[in-house]
Amino acid sequence: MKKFNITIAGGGSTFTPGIILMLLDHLEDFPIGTIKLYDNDKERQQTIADACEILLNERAPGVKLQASTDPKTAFENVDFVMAHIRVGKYAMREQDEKIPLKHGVVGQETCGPGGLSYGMRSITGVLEIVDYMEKYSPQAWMLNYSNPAAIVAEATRKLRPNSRILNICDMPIGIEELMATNIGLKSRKEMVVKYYGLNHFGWWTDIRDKSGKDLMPSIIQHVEKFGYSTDTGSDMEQEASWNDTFKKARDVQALDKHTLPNTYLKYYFFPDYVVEHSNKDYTRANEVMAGREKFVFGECQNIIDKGTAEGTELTIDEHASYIVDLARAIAFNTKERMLMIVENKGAISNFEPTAMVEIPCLVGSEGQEPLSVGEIPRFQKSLMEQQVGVEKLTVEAYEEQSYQKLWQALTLSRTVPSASVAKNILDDLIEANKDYWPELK
Ligand SMILES: NC(=O)c1ccc[n+]([C@@H]2O[C@H](COP(=O)([O-])OP(=O)(O)OC[C@H]3O[C@@H](n4cnc5c(N)ncnc54)[C@H](O)[C@@H]3O)[C@@H](O)[C@H]2O)c1
Ligand SMILES: O=P(O)(O)OC[C@H]1O[C@H](O[C@H]2[C@H](O)[C@@H](O)[C@@H](O)O[C@@H]2CO)[C@H](O)[C@@H](O)[C@@H]1O
Ligand SMILES: [Mn+2]
Repeated sequence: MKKFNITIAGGGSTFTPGIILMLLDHLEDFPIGTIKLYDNDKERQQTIADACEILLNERAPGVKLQASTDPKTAFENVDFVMAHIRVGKYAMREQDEKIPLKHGVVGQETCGPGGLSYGMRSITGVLEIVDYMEKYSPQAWMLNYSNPAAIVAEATRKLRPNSRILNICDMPIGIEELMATNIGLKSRKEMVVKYYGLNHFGWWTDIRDKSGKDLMPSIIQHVEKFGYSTDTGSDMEQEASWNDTFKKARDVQALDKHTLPNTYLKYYFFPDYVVEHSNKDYTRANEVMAGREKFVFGECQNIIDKGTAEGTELTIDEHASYIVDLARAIAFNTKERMLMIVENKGAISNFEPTAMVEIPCLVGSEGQEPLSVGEIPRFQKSLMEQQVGVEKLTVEAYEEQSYQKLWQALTLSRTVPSASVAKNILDDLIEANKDYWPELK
């Protein structure tokens, strides 16, 4: 079988070791020749690379690892680019969360003003990676899960319309795993789902087992009592902030009793509750820096110091196996059904054709084939129209370097109470992002 070469863009990410371990776990069904790490922060990436090299030598000596900050070295002769960059790193995530909170508005990395701020930074970084891939490996596919995926996807649709880029998010996958556990299934893969929306803004409308049995009533019954919470204590659930989010899904679901919501809708339906329950001096960025970042870099340093990965607490990111499923679908034309972020083009028949929507697709060697969704109800359609407006205006603001359009985008967000609050937040965000955003006129 052909061995595939992969570039992980954002090699210094906290998710890189878990993804490498997950790739190693799938070598039989997805053989790998070389894994290349690419990052624009040499030092950060080096710690991850040195530890992963020791780990690979011990567990899969046939797989080569190369780490570089040089685009030619990193992007030539590869089949897939798996992109998970965070432009501005956690320092800027902290600003994205704390600046809106200072103005009494939701402070979140992908929703509301924080998401717009992160989007204005990510577009440049993601486009740069698409361009490197096309220059050095024009036949390759980019699997993008860099956030904010909604804005990144709209930017690549508009600014790189012919690129081989697939945008995907793991939140529906994470929620489906919880749903499956909650109704006694072994895996989300026992479920066939219908879902529509935008990224971090969608609803399940139908969930069945492989025999066609309707699973919605039992999942809804659980969500009406407990949200998506389980009592299994999964890694994510051990974190109080994620726990709150899973529980809050109960109130989010009450808005439409026939569907099941993405947890991120809480930021749009209950912004007052979210702000009340936020600590403006210690946000999710602080939790992640003190938790996941410290743990991953600490474990990598331990491996380097000991010269062995034996006994390491770094574990496979099982959950990230969707990335292998996606790469395999393209490599072997499996036509796997997956939720992808794609241009609508009539799939949702009563919705803007150029909107980037998250819907089921069949994925094969030609890329993604969206499945038809049909008409959606007024409540969801109206919410989505407003949010698509926010996302499109942000990309237009980036392209045209327009202060006015970014102010409009912020004002249109359901999370922002008025144009004057939007303006105050925008002025603070411009100051904080002066090293990253295009200059706004
Ligand atoms: N779509 C999803 O469902 C999903 C799930 C989890 C994480 N993510 C995303 O994955 C990304 C990584 O998350 P993390 O928490 O591990 O962040 P992280 O900060 O640990 O890692 C990101 C890396 O990207 C690098 N980087 C920044 N700008 C770059 C550029 N222009 N070129 C190359 N490298 C660059 C940074 O130096 C850093 O090493 C984020 O965008 C996050 O939102 C997405
Ligand atoms: O606050 P963070 O950095 O921990 O997470 C933000 C991300 O949340 C989602 O990804 C989750 C995923 O759903 C979960 O199952 C597990 O793998 O952890 C991921 C990250 O912790 C979301 O889909 C991403 O877009 C966010 O970046
Ligand atoms: Mn996501």
